[in-house]
Amino acid sequence: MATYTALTTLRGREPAEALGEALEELDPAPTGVGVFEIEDDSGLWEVGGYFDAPPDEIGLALLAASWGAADFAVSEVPDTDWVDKVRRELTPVEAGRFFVYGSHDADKVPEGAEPLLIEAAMAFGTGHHGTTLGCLRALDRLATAGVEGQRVADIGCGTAVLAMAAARIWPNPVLASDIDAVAVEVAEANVRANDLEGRVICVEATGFDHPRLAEAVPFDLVFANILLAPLVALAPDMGRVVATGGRAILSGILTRQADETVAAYRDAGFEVEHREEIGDWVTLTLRRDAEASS
Ligand SMILES: C[S@@+](CC[C@H](N)C(=O)[O-])C[C@H]1O[C@@H](n2cnc3c(N)ncnc32)[C@H](O)[C@@H]1O
Repeated sequence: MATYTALTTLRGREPAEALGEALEELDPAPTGVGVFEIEDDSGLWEVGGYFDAPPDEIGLALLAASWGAADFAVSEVPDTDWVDKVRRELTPVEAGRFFVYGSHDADKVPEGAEPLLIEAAMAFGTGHHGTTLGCLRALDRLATAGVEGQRVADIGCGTAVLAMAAARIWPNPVLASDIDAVAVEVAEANVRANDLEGRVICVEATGFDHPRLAEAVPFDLVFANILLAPLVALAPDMGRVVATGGRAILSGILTRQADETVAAYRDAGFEVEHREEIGDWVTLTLRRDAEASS
């Protein structure tokens, strides 16, 4: 089925939003409306609609005239498989020894790299975001330092990229959990695609609240690339489940939030071993050397 777009520009946010609302009243109605500021200090806004059928061009012209907007430019968007397009445009990511790639780049895996096949899907974790990249590099750094055979949990696993990376280098099964059922499905599909069945076990859970995680305590290494609030909420549990001498690799933290995170984890017995900033994001490797203070 073809898609049509109708786009115009006009000055000022309020008229732009009013025109967007008026677009919704057209027959046929748009399937979606967008209102965006044009970032060139011109004060112009772009207003547009997507349509499943040719839009009513007379109605569009009348709307444009009554809001003092330029005439709408209508065009037909060629049929595109958007999921396939996004997949093909996703370039591979190198993070230390790990090479994260989509199946369209299978021929590019460098010799000696640890391959992680991740298709773009409805879960976070293709390796492109600074937080995932930071966690992969932190894991690579530990392995390079000679850390071996860790018992690992990945809390907020998304695609399971971090859990699979750990399973590529250490022999123990890795537990991966996510609060989101769709992410768990995507994670399980990735585990199969990477031939890691039985090596990465995915469960739907909030934090450590799952029998599979509870019975596996203590962990030598826990990944948690989630945001500041859930990370801080998780700190007391981390102090309980991470073995003395074990580590937590935390990300999803903006650099200005690092101090608050470190303070919460210090109370749970952790000290900072390493930190890396990538863009606005910081990844912390924390080591638990003490019993929690409370
Ligand atoms: C930023 S993504 C990280 C995905 C992947 N681990 C990575 O590093 O790319 C965060 C994931 O954590 C999940 N999440 C958020 N809060 C959580 C919690 N309290 N317990 C478990 N999962 C959580 C989200 O559903 C999301 O899939």
